[in-house]
Amino acid sequence: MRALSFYKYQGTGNDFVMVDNREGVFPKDDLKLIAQLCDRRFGIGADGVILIENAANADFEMVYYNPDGSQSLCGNGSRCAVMFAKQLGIIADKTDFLAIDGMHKATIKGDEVRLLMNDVAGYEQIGEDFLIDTGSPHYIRYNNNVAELDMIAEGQSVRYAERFKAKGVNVNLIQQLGDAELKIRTYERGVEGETLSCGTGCTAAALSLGLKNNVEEVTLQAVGGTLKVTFEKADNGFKNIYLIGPAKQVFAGSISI
Ligand SMILES: N[C@H](CCC[C@H](N)C(=O)O)C(=O)O
Repeated sequence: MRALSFYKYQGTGNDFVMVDNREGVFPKDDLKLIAQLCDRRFGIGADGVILIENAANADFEMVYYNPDGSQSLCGNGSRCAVMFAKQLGIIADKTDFLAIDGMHKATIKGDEVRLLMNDVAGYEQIGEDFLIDTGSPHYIRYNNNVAELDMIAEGQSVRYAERFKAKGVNVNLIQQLGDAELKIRTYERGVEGETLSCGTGCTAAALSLGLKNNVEEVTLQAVGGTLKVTFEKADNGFKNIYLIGPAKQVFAGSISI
């Protein structure tokens, strides 16, 4: 057994175990360990694990794992990784870092991180619903009262449908609160449950509202807090997409692994 130092961060209630892995000692192929670290009773408890690693042509690389060990882009996790990199002294208040979907820029102002997402080229409309990939795939469904819905049942009905069951999909229930404001609940693949917020999901939801009307700045009320997304329409999709919101350290610790 050895002691693993970690930091716990959260971005609007989407929470992560953060590890400084610049020495490359974390056992990345140990998916049982990742599941255990995320377990809210037998481990630390989190929606994912994030490693900060050295990168040849970037300030750092963030490596994200869902609790089931699968990997994808994590928007809130990226924002927390940026704040963690500042805490480690790797960056000051701006950065160019590498994630699974390529390079990202981000800036820090107080406890707020402004993350440049990659451009979104295209989307699919399925009846009244939308399928938009913002670095992770998101199914968007509008509803008049998302608070009363059974998120697990609604989420699993889509996530395990024939089309999505192999690779999974994140499922977002959206309620329009105003011309440029949405309420959002998210069932996340790889967590296989509802999270209090999903950054790539909020981004996809904001873009779907941009498709429905002419806004280019959307406020999203997630269960765990408020995020803002700004964007510009492009020929076949969207560009200059920013995910903006708080990222905070909750505690630091050490766990025997
Ligand atoms: N569960 C997602 C990745 C994390 C997304 C979410 N935590 C975010 O903030 O974007 C997936 O496998 O597609």
